[in-house]
Parts: sequence; structure tokens; C-alpha cells
Amino acid sequence: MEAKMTMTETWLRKHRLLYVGATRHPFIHGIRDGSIDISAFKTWLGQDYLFVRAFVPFVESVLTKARKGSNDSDNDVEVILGGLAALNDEISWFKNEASKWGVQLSNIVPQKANLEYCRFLESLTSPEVEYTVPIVAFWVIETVYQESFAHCLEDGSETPAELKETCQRWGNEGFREYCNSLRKIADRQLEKATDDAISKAEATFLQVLEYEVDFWNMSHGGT
Ligand SMILES: Cc1ncc(CNC=O)c(N)n1
Repeated sequence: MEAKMTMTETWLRKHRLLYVGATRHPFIHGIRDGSIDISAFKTWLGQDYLFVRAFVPFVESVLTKARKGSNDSDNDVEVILGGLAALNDEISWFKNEASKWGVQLSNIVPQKANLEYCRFLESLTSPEVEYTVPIVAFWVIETVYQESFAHCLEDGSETPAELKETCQRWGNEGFREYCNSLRKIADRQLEKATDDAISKAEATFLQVLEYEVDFWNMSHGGT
């Protein structure tokens, strides 16, 4: 008998073009083939540092909702807490990386696409938004980075040596497994969700992908 398709699988198929747009962006192609303009990389680095700092309270709110609203909250809390711990390490990494590239983090002004993305995440922290919706967002956010940076480490990629560590950060196997754990949580939640929650979660899935595309676009001089 064939296994039933999960909701996330259905969505990934249905919205393939947008998903590929987010995970195979020209910024990523530029890293992978070595043609990237280093100033674009530095712009991304500074903006992403601000994003990650704003991402922490979002993940905290997902953690709070996991404790209350899940039938396997021990597992969910473990996975989400692991993500939160990794963010602490990541912020240190950003500081170190910025100093390596001569990027002054204290002077960075968030660009419009970044502000809008962070505002969107903040809207998902409202207690009115049920767990299923932000856990779907969380899974997509992490997975876009995983798939994007893993692509820069595949056989045949020509990622410059000085950018490999960045790609490793999200492209590594452990991060991939963590993304799979998030995906399983999302699918489990979606299986028991109401139609209303499912359609909200699908809309959120699409919004995250759009924000991710806009975020990559920023590094190429967008505002
Ligand atoms: C814009 C964006 N999306 C996803 C991630 C990955 N999550 C945490 O690091 C990120 N750093 N930045």
C-alpha cells in the first residue's frame, strides 16, 4: 500500500516554483559558483544578524505554545529548545564573522524587507495564533536556509573557501535532521488541525517563502 502524502509534502509540490525561488535564489547561485559580490555577502550578513536577534522571541513563543498545545509536548519542547540553543551560538558566530569581514554590526540599519519579515514573525507570536501556524512557519524558515546552503556544498559546487563555514552552519547534516524533526511536528499538528487552521498554515507557508525571497533580494541592493 502506498503511504499517504503528508500536508507539507502536498504543499511543497503545489507551491514548487515559489519554494525553488526561495531555495535556489541568485544569491545562493552566486555563492555556489563563486561569482558572488562580497559586498552583497556583507549586506546579507549584517541584515541576517538583525533577523536572527528578532527570531529569538519568535522561537520562544513557539516553545511556549508547544508546552500548552501539543500531544507530544516533551518531544516538541526538546526539538524547539535545541533550536533556541543553536541561536545563542549563532549570534556569537555572527559577531565573529562580522569582525572577520570588517562589518560593523552596531551600525546596521534594518532594511524594509527585513523589518517587514520581523513584523510578520511578531504577529505570529500573538496568543490568538494557534501552535500549528507558527510551527509551520518555523519549519519553513529553517528549511529554506538548510536547502539553500546545503546546495552550496554539494559535489560540483565552487563555493569560495572563505564562505564554506557559512554554508556549513545551515547546510550540515545535523541541521537537516533538525529540520526534519520540525517537519514531523508540523505534519502531526496539521493532521489534527481544523480546516481553518490548515488554510491559515498554508497561507503562512507561502508568506514565509515570499519573505525569504525578498530577504535574499535585499543583498542585491533592494531596499
Ligand atoms: C532570513 C533568514 N531565514 C532563515 C534563517 C535560518 N534560521 C536561523 O538562523 C536565517 N538565519 N535568516
